[in-house]
Order: sequence, then structure tokens, then C-alpha cells
Amino acid sequence: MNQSKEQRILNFVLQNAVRGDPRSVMDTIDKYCSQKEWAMNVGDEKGLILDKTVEELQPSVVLELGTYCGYSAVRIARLLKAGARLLTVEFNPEFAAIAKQIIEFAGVQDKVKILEGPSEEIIPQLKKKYEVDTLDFVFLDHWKDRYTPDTILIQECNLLRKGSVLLADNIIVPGAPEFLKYIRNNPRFQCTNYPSHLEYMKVEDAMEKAVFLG
Ligand SMILES: O=c1[nH]cnc2c(O)cc(-c3ccc(F)cc3)cc12
Ligand SMILES: [Mg+2]
Repeated sequence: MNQSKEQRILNFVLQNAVRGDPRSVMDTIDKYCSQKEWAMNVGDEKGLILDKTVEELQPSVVLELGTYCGYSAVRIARLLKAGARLLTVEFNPEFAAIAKQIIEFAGVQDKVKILEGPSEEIIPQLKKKYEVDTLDFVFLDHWKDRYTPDTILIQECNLLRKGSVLLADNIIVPGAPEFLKYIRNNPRFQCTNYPSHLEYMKVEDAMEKAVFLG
């Protein structure tokens, strides 16, 4: 059976990164995906915007939509204070299995819980099943057509509080025009755009930050 690209990424991490060292795991994935095979990790340039958002916010409860191989889960979890936690949602079971191993190899597994399934099913379970009160930070990096419905669902489930921050990847490529329209015209959010580039490419991309005003 042929290996998947994600399996090749995992193998490269297991053979080249330093166990327990999140920075080495991130750098090893970035090296593989810039030199060998492109993959849709948020990458090092947009990753810096993600880092700054997390460092500024010091969130206790983080929701990530779109785990993929766990690159951004490692990126976020390494910055979380003691007792803070990241819940990351992945629809694809193969990706979730790879991410679990990468998150464990990086040594951040105690801060991260991978929730396997469709975001529209998992979001309504967060309060009762996963003991969430409100979300301090949400990283949207799954499927662009889910950005808006999931943002609406998160509000309907009363998961945001005044000051909760959403950060959305891929505003330009693949693009989330409908989400941009929704969030920028919504008086309950204060939006900021962060121009950047598509991971590992010279193509323009951007991230959008939206602060919930309550
Ligand atoms: O589907 C995606 N989910 C989350 N992040 C993505 C991401 O950062 C990039 C891309 C992507 C961008 C260009 C391209 F030619 C093919 C795929 C997709 C996703
Ligand atoms: Mg992305």
C-alpha cells in the first residue's frame, strides 16, 4: 500500500526532529514541506502571526478547526500556560492519526485533545461533553466553506465571551470571501487583516483576526 504524503511527513519528523522539542518538530515539518513536498500546514510565516496572537491573548481554552498533521496544534500548545488546553477538530481519521503521533512526539499531548469528526457535530458538544464554558481563542483552518456556518454555530452555542478572538487562515488562498463579508459586516466583531504568504510559496495570502465584542 503506498504511503500517504502525511505518513511521509510523520516519518520525516520521527527520523529528524528531537523528541519533546516542539520547535524542532515545527522546523522539521517546514523543512520537509518547503524542500520535498508542499503541504497545507500554516507554515513559519503565517505561524508567526499565530504565535503573536496566542502570546498576546494568553488563552486558557483554545479551539482549532482543522488539525491536519498537528503542526499548528504543536505551534499553539507550546505557547500555552500551565493548565491551558487546546481542543483541535479533525474530520479526516488518517490526518487525526498522524497528528496524534506528531503531537505526542513534540511532547505537548497533555495540553491537546484531538476531537475527530465534523466540526458542525463537535461544536454543539463542547459545553456538555468537553466541559467548555467559553472559548478564549478559535483558529479557523479547516474548510473555507465552513468558516461562516461554524462561526455562527459557535455564537449560537454561546461559546464566545467579550474579548474572544477568532483567527482565520487562508483568507486569500484558497480564499474565504463569504466569511470575510460576514465577519467584517458583523457589528459584534472588530476585524484586523494580516497580509502574508501561502505556506512555503511566494503566493500572497492573509489571515483575518476578529475580536468578539460581546
Ligand atoms: O483546505 C485547506 N484547509 C486549511 N488550510 C489550507 C491551506 O493553508 C492551504 C490550502 C491550499 C492552498 C493552495 C492550494 F493550491 C491548495 C490548497 C488549503 C487549505
Ligand atoms: Mg490553512
